[in-house]
Amino acid sequence: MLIRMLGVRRAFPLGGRTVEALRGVTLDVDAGEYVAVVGPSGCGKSTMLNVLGAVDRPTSGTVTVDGRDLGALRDRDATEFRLRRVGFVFQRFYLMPTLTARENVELPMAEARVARTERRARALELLAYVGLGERADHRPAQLSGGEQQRVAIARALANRPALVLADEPTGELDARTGTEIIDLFHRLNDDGTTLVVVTHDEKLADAARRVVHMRDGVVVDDTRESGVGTRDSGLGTRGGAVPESQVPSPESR
Ligand SMILES: Nc1ncnc2c1ncn2[C@@H]1O[C@H](COP(=O)(O)OP(=O)(O)OP(=O)(O)O)[C@@H](O)[C@H]1O
Repeated sequence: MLIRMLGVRRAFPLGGRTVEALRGVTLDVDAGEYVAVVGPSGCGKSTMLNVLGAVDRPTSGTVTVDGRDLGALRDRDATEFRLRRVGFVFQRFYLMPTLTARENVELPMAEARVARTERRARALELLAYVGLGERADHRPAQLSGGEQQRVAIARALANRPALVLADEPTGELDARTGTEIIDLFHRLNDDGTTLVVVTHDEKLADAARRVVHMRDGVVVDDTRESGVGTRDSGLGTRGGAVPESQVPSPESR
């Protein structure tokens, strides 16, 4: 089990009252799964993603990801967890405008103290993997929205996360470009990456192998694609981003 959420609540103080964004979420996700989280605006999807990525902590309940009890992590360990164990993809790509695509992909590896030659090689291979091998030296302003999102996805994979979390990854893109990102996520999952994707995009949700519906801070429906059992087998143990044959391991600390 890669993710285990048990009775997770998250309340925010707002003025004199409290907003309950999560009101008792219980959810298990295995390594290798591809989960879409859908539901009306304000139902708690982004809050759930933030809790899974150790960006936010539950008010009560437990969240275990990749063997760590996230509510109990010290701040320094939460930072390490975010850097090494999860990859984030956002609606707005948040690339550094002054850096090239390759340098953007290298950033999390530099932060994780991966040696320069190693991180350069891995960044180039990841860019090739997302179809941007020719664009490594381009800056974000020279790339289309879909290309920028692919750079952001390559960056999310840099430190071989156990889990990729995406919040409305097609929200800024037109339908055709959105489809390219949907196809890329599918390939990532085929290659062993566990994905949890929050989206209003029906096409993206349809492409996932499991759809979790939320409403008012709880999970109200959880549907798996039929035949997912066979597809899941064999993916669970890798927990890596892309096949080992394609991308070499970064030098460890
Ligand atoms: N930091 C915060 N302070 C106060 N209230 C918050 C905070 N973060 C979220 N909320 C509230 O918690 C509820 C759930 O918000 P959340 O962003 O998780 O919903 P969502 O399902 O992701 O919505 P959307 O689809 O519009 O992005 C909302 O009522 C929101 O206003």
